[in-house]
Amino acid sequence: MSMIEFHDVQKYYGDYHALRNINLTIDAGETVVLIGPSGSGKSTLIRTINGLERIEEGQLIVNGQDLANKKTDMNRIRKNVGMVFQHFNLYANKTILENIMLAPRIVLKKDEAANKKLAMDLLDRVGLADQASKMPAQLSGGQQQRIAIARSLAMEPKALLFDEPTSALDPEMIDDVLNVMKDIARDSSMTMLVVTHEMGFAREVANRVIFMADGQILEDDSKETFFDGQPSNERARQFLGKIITHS
Ligand SMILES: Nc1ncnc2c1ncn2[C@@H]1O[C@H](COP(=O)(O)OP(=O)(O)OP(=O)(O)O)[C@@H](O)[C@H]1O
Repeated sequence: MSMIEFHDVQKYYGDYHALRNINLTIDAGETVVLIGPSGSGKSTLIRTINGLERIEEGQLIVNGQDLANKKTDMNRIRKNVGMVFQHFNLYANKTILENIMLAPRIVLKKDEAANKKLAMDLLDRVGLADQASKMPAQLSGGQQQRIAIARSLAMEPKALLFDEPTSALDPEMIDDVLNVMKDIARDSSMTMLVVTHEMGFAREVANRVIFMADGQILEDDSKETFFDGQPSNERARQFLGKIITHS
C-alpha cells in the first residue's frame, strides 16, 4: 500500500522552480533516504508531505488524502506524519516528559496515565529514561534530538520525515541518534523518509536511495543498486563519490 504519492508535482518560490515534475511513490513501511547537493530541493520536497510547503501543480496523496485539495484537513495529515528537524525544536520551558506528552494530550486527547506510560517507554527506547524531569537546555544536542524523535513517536504516526537530523550535532553524538533511527527503521510498520548525508545509515537500513539535483529526482534506486552497482546518473555517481570520500 502506498503511503506517499507525488504525481507531476511542481513547486515554486516566486519565479524559482524549486520542485520540477516530481513523481515518487513510497510504500507503507519503506525507509527511503534522500540525498543531493545543497539547494537541490530535498527540504522542500519533504516539507510538502506534511503541508509545511504547499504545492502549485500536480497531485500529492499522503495516507490516502489529496494535499492539493484545499478542503483536506492538514491536522489529520500531521497526526499521521511526524517530522524531525535539524534543530530539535523542543519546548524550552517544559520538561522532557512534558515535551513528549503535550501533543498526544492536546491533539489526541489521550488518557493521562496511558500517555505517561507511552512517554516513559519511548524515553527508555531512546536511552534517556533517567532524563524525564530535566529541561531541554540541560541535555546535549544529541540527547535533545533523541527526545525530539521520541516526541514524534508519541503521536504514533504512520510516517516520519527527518530533515538532516544529525547535521547540527557534534560528531560524537551522531551515532546515538542514528542508532535510534535504525531501530525505528527496522520496525517495518513505520514509513521513513530521511534527508541525510549519513551513508552508513542508508547502507544499513534504507530500502531505497533517491538523488535530487536542481529540484528534480535524477536517480531512484534500491540500496543495492545505488551502493553495490552504480547509479546510472552521472551527477549521482559524482555526488556519491564525494560524500563517501568525505565521510
Ligand atoms: N521559503 C523560501 N523562499 C524562497 N526560496 C526558497 C525558500 N525555501 C527554499 N528556497 C530555495 O529553494 C531551493 C531548494 O531549497 P531546499 O532547502 O529545499 O534545498 P535542500 O536540498 O534541502 O538544501 P540544503 O541541503 O542546503 O538544506 C534553494 O535554492 C533555496 O534557496
